[in-house]
Amino acid sequence: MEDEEPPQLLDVSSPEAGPSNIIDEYDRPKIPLTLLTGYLGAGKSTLLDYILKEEHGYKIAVCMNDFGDTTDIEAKSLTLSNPDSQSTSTEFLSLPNGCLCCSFKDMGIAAIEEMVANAPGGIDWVMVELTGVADPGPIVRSFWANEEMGDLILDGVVCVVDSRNVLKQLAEQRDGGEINECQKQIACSDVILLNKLDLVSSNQMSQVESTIRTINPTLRIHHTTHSRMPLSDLFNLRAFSDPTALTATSATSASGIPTSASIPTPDAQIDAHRHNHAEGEKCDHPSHSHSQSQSHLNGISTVTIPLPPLSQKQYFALNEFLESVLWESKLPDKSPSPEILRSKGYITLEDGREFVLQGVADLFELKELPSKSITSDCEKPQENHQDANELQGGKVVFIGKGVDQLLRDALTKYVGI
Ligand SMILES: Nc1nc2c(ncn2[C@@H]2O[C@H](COP(=O)(O)OP(=O)(O)OP(=O)(O)O)[C@@H](O)[C@H]2O)c(=O)[nH]1
Repeated sequence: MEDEEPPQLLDVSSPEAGPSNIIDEYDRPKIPLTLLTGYLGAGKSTLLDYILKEEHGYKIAVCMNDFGDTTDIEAKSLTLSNPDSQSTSTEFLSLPNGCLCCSFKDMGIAAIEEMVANAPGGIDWVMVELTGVADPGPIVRSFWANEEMGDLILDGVVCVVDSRNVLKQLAEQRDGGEINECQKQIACSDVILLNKLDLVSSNQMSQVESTIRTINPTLRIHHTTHSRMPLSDLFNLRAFSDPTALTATSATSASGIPTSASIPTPDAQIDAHRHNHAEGEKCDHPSHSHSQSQSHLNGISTVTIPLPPLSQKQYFALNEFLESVLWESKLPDKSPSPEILRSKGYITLEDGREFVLQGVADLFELKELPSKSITSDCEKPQENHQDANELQGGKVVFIGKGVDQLLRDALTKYVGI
């Protein structure tokens, strides 16, 4: 203890501030990684270009990754490079703000780790851009599953959408009624940029936003033009370890001004669906556009299940329920379960313990939080404290195909709440 030096206060504008912040945030010397997804032409490269040119104090490695797709991404990646350089895809490029970028075709996780380890001067952050047609689910899953072994830690999944075209893209049909890539990208993400704000009216934007929230009510939303947003909202998401990510409902405009007041919270949305009226009775309540969206979206939907503090026995039952639904694709009564793309949850126990549920497809984790972590974590930004205060009791959110009341009923029955 005596050997320990007091922490140094760093000027956040100094280039040294980045790495220290990251280690503080994660309490271990791992390098955070952001996965960047979004449909073709949405503005992903525009975002990377902005990140690479902006002053932020992080040395960033950018990987343009096609993970098996044959799309030629190299030419595009060069738009991010130093304009004086004719470097080819596997070279590091030093940019004026200290960023490094590179492009590998079919780069696996091991290759990214090797690149990070060998980067001259070290790397503070890795951003991996996925191709526009990629389903991010399996990739998110592999990075997350690799976390215990490797040097990288998945910070979160950021999705950019083209607000002008996203409704059309979401409605695209796939053989056999499969969920399309655009839907999967939105379902799997933690932060979304509703980009190309300059090309849509405010009415169109509201429609886009409510549809997106129908698919994934846990998203943090930003309205952007040319993918410009406060970069601090892109880093340190801790989406796979922070329970407050679950209640994130705030949104910012391109100017960075929060607009959450105008946006229904996920619970408010779900509650809106619960209001009763006789069968067949006509109702103009906006919540009923949900059922229309569902059919447009091939049945992709979401359900939020509030949870009271659980007994130990109920907690085990919840674990068994998740194993059955996520591993075996069956409800506990052995009837088929809906296909679940993403699950998140915050669970409290009667004895005061708290757990976070994270799930991507069949992979899930219930992680116990250090006691009092929510109220005593001074490192978190102010808005997260606010979110934490809103966490009264637990909840589980499932996003997937055909996720509905049946799943909610099955869970509450099996867990006994
Ligand atoms: N009007 C307008 N154009 C934009 C905006 N953001 C990006 N663009 C343009 O949209 C086009 C596509 O942007 P990119 O950043 O290449 O999109 P991407 O997601 O990387 O595209 P893919 O590589 O095909 O997946 C480019 O011409 C951008 O300049 C915006 O907010 N408004």
